[in-house]
Amino acid sequence: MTALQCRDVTVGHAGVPALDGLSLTVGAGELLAILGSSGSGKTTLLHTIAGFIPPLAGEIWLADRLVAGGRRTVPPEHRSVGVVFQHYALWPHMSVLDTVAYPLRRSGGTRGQARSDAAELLGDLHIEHLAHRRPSELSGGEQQRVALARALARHPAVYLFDEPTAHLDAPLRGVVLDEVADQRKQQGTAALYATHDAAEALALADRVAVLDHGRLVQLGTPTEVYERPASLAVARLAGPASVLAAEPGSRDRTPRLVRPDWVGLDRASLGEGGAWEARVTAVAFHGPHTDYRLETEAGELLAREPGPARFSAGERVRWSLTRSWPLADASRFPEASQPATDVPKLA
Ligand SMILES: Nc1ncnc2c1ncn2[C@@H]1O[C@H](COP(=O)(O)OP(=O)(O)OP(=O)(O)O)[C@@H](O)[C@H]1O
Repeated sequence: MTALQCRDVTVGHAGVPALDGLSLTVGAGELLAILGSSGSGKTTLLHTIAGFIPPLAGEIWLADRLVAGGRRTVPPEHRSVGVVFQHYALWPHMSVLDTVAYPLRRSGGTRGQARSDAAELLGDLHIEHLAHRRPSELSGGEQQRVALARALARHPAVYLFDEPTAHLDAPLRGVVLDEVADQRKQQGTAALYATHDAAEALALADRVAVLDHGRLVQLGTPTEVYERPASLAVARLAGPASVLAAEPGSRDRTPRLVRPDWVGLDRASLGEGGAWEARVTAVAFHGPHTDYRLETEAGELLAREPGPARFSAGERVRWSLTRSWPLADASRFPEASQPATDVPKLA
């Protein structure tokens, strides 16, 4: 059973294409993450599915109902979608409790029941204390959680989330992500979840659709997208990436993607372990793990180990690879050998 289908959807903003012949399907109960950098078309896609933007071409189906395409355009309020967008669009005159109770009442609940269910949802999202405030009295993150509660209260056929954790700090992010996961488990509702945060997409999604300049460039499970990206651009979007000119010791000259967790490190002084030598050029301790920048003969490499730092900058280490992945298109980008990382270079 299919919850949502986009068939060859093309959308333009003032004549400039923002989505280009995009096709994808979301199964019943599936969470599909839309991963893409800023401007890749994530919001445009969600707005088109919600009915705020008409497609120039193509069709959108919600379950077995055509909602956009041909001559048909079903208005947003008649599409069974629950939206949580970056701009939360809360009703300024309504209290938080009434905002969340409203969709519950519209779906047939009594006033008392709707308010009590709404209060429970607010509790789940840790905002019960805000029940009687209006949107103008809330922070950005609080407004975002109210918008999420309102969408969850609608019990729609499909959720559309556009970076719903963008204004939240790490612990609140966890609360919101847990709530999204719980609600979906209970209701079995399909969801599209747009984000530029690879970690979030990989952790939450059943499958990940990667957008680049309005085109779908890869669709796969989180593991496929992380371990076997279709291009250098996808490799970089899906997580920390180093690109070696070639795998050391191999005749194959295809550039290789190396994720930091694919690198094993040993002390050079022990003269054993890893196959090749490198120099540590920078170290960044992140709490649960430590990242190292390495200068190797095949290029710069990022390595990650659990726990505190075992090596210091300047030290020589031996390293080995548990795996690597060929990235043929990386040879066209000389800058690919610079790992995208938050481990600062030393002067
Ligand atoms: N109202 C608009 N008018 C003109 N161009 C627009 C409009 N909205 C978006 N665009 C353009 O369409 C493209 C896709 O934008 P979109 O907002 O869908 O990207 P996004 O992936 O959601 O980005 P972000 O992560 O920054 O929100 C961009 O090039 C953007 O500049």
